[in-house]
Amino acid sequence: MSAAEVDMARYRLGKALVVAIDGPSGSGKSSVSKETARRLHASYLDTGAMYRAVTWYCVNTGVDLADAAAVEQACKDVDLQISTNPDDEFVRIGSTDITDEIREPSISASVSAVATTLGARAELVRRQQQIIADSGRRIVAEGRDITTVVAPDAEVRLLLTASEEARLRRRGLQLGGTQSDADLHEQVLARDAKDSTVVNFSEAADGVFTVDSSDLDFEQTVEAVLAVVRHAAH
Ligand SMILES: Nc1ncnc2c1ncn2[C@@H]1O[C@H](COP(=O)(O)OP(=O)(O)OP(=O)(O)O)[C@@H](O)[C@H]1O
Ligand SMILES: Nc1ccn([C@H]2C[C@H](O)[C@@H](COP(=O)(O)O)O2)c(=O)n1
Repeated sequence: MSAAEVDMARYRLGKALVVAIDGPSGSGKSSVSKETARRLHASYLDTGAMYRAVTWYCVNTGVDLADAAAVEQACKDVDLQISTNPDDEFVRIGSTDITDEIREPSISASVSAVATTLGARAELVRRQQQIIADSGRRIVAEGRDITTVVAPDAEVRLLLTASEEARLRRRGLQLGGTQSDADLHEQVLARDAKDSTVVNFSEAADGVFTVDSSDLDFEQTVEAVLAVVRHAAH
């Protein structure tokens, strides 16, 4: 067994391991974090899915996304359930499964309204911290403020970046080539610009490692993240 495999085996034996991953849209946070969680036999939390779910709830119950007090109240009221099993992902509002609907471009276009409502963020951060505690602190959690606000005490904190060109290309491929350049720009770069008015996910905070995936393929990126985990979690 290699040293790396011995490390991983130790973590499998129940040691706390919170891996916090932030980064801009299309950098690969969700897909890379999910695979990292599988390899570490840990839970997985997609916090962006929670912002998307609240957006879906507001849109589908007539909550005005421009009304900050109403959005904050919606965050408190919503019966939101999210899976932390990387092999069985779901997002539900009550008994309605919205796993696929929250990925629609219409939700991507509106989600910044929730993400930039500070009262909504406070409630979602509270729920995310509870989910991390409920996991027994063995979880890979990803988003925009995990390394700085949600889990600044995580054993491993990492910023996953990629060039704008790589992120636009990846999102275009992911959406099957159905989006125009202008739509992709709006969904990736313009959304990041809005979201970054309330959280900083373009620079690594003190003690946060950076992995730049611009010139790495998916497998190489997962390996780079696992290398940081091995290094940082010692
Ligand atoms: N290193 C990589 N090389 C090539 N493609 C990648 C790489 N990492 C991720 N991808 C692909 O890029 C697409 C976008 O990745 P993903 O959805 O994980 O990004 P994200 O950072 O979570 O985006 P968002 O924050 O907008 O949800 C996916 O199709 C994913 O498979
Ligand atoms: N911790 C987080 C996670 C997500 N957001 C915002 C930013 C995005 O516009 C939106 C959806 O996230 P995605 O699914 O694209 O990763 O939620 C945030 O502000 N903080």
